[in-house]
Amino acid sequence: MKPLGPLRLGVNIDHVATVRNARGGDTPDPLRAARIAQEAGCDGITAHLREDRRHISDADIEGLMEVLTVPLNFEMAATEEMQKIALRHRPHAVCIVPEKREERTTEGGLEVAREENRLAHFIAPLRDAGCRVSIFIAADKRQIEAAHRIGAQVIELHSGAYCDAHHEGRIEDRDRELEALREMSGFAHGLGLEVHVGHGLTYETVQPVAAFPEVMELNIGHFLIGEAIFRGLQPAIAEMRRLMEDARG
Ligand SMILES: CC(=O)[C@@H](O)[C@H](O)COP(=O)(O)O
Ligand SMILES: NCC(=O)COP(=O)(O)O
Repeated sequence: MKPLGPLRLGVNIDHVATVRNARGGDTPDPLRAARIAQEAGCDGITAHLREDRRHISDADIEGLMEVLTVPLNFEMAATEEMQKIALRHRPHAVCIVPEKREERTTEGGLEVAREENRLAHFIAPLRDAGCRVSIFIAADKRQIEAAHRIGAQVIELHSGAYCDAHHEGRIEDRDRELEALREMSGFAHGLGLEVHVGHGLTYETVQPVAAFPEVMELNIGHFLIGEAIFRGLQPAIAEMRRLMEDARG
């Protein structure tokens, strides 16, 4: 099967804000990172406004809405507070993610099947406001079917387990996780969902996922921001792009 279309790269700038917040000042500025990512040719910016504001702030989201020329993918928990913020800004896309105060990073996918009714009501106004609604889930048939039933247009498959297994040298686990991502991308596309993948992707792990024909977008942040320390943000993004395009064929 040929790729369904060009593969988009969304650059997640959360961890520029993590570094800024370590000192409580204004630098490094996530908006500046977003501008550089745009100049480097990214297709979108992703930012996760966590309930505890550990990285991205409300002011960052406001600033991004003002300065961005590419679409903003606004990651948020399914809370009333976040829904109000999203409805005020009406970003291009909202991605509903699970959130735990005590986690270091987003640990798994949203349990859509467990709270289908609430989530269907939660996303309806966001869709009505013109946002594309994406649900961040594990590569699991039950969750994908539930995301489809509640009216999401997009799913983003959590690639963290695949990437962790790769970087920890657990080859069998890595291959199993990759196969699940591949199979579930096809399954979700068959239901009419647009498929994105994200979390933990690096230069070493991006290509097998980029090669899946149904995957339309990758969202990558932590690794790119780290790599930018050594080679600069623009070259770090350009290299990721090159790897994605090579894998796409
Ligand atoms: C949902 C997700 O994967 C992103 O938000 C990303 O991982 C950066 O945010 P955290 O590291 O705070 O989860
Ligand atoms: N939704 C995943 C994302 O935006 C980026 O995740 P990461 O590359 O920072 O792990």
